[in-house]
Amino acid sequence: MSKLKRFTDSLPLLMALSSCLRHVCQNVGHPLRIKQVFSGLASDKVCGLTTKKNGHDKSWKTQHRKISSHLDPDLSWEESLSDMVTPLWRIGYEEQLKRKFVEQKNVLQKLASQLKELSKNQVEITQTPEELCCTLHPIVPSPIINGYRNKSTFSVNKGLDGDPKTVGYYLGRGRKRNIVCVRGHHLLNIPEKHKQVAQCYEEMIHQSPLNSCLMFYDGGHWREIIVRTNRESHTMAIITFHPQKLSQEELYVQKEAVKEYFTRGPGAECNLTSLYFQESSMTRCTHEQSPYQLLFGEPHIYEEILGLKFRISPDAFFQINTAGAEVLYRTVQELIQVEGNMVLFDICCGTGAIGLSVAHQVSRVFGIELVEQAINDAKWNASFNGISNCQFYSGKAEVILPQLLSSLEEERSLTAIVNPSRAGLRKKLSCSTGSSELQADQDTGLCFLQA
Ligand SMILES: C[S@@+](CC[C@H](N)C(=O)[O-])C[C@H]1O[C@@H](n2cnc3c(N)ncnc32)[C@H](O)[C@@H]1O
Repeated sequence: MSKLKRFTDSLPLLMALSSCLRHVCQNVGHPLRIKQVFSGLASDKVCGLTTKKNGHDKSWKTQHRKISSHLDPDLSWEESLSDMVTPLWRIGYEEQLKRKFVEQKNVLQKLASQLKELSKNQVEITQTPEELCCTLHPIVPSPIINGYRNKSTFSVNKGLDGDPKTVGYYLGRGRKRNIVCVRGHHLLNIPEKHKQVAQCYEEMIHQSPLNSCLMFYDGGHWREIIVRTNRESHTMAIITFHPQKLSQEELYVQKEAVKEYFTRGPGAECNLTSLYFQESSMTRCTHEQSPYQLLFGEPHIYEEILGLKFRISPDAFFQINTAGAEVLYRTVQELIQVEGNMVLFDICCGTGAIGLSVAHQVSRVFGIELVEQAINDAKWNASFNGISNCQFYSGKAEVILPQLLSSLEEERSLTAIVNPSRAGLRKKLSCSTGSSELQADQDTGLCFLQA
């Protein structure tokens, strides 16, 4: 068994352990180099739905008490929400970076010792004096600290006062069916524009005779609103609406009312560049499952990163901290060790941002992405920016990557960059081409595999 094969056998563990890596580090082990790069952000939601048990609504007071019971009683709801969404908000940024560094060091120490144990010392792990399996670079700071998010998702549910049309973030424990919706006006990472759109949406649904959708089987309609902005303050909003049993005519009336509110009514102050409406009876629907319907405005939002222009569709992923993404991609450019004929796989490529930003350094880029709208964006982005050595494929990486690899010449130098969704690549991603093999599993960071 080759050294490479033995090393890749350990990758699922490596990926699982490294799921909380949010830093820049480097493994100089040969022949497979693994590098992790990420500057992650706290989750927006701690959620789950439903307030009904045995078919009866529990009184809001009882439920309210239950939600409070597992939160710190000395904290306000707003503070509890900040702790959930931005856990390090109480300390200065310098201190935050130090803490993250220490956290990553602990993860890498654990990773090195577990890799050793798992491989029964068969895997060659180059260790640093601090018993890390790779060099840990300092955390790369984000150029923007507050209001950096370019995308926010606001949910609708019962607020602190029991108002079922509160727009904000869920607080509480979804598993125990105890949640409350808390407005996010005070959150440090959310830009003012997003807060303004959320507030207008709340006012709009208050005016509506239709109920909010608290539970999927409860008959309500108004669900979350997603707000996306670019650095020029262009703003796209996407309203998710449960159609329940409304007819096409009734749906049309609702869509017209929403459009009127945001173009000529009080919502016009948000100055939206585009407004989408998605009928959705599931937690999340792709465009293919239920199309994003453009009610007015530009179909896409555009962003510039490292001199390249990116088109972003409503369904497509884009790094939520644009200035941070620029730093991240520049770091990727620095960390990629280009070897002449290098072929780069950008696995889970979204709108193709990573692959396109390093395309000039490598011979070819293959991007693979599940979401079709994102792949269409990636193709447009390559063409608009005059980049001709990138090809993008829509589908599951688990399926497409082996096909692509088998069509390549063996002597090529292959590098894969993986930045999967938070849930990670749950199924084993495994592919082989003669002498080289790549394998990856659960991870939320960004990982290079070079073979
Ligand atoms: C965190 S985003 C990263 C996007 C891009 N690499 C970037 O950094 O801008 C993860 C992407 O993986 C995609 N994805 C999730 N599971 C996938 C799979 N099994 N195969 C291909 N793409 C997947 C998601 O749709 C999402 O666009």
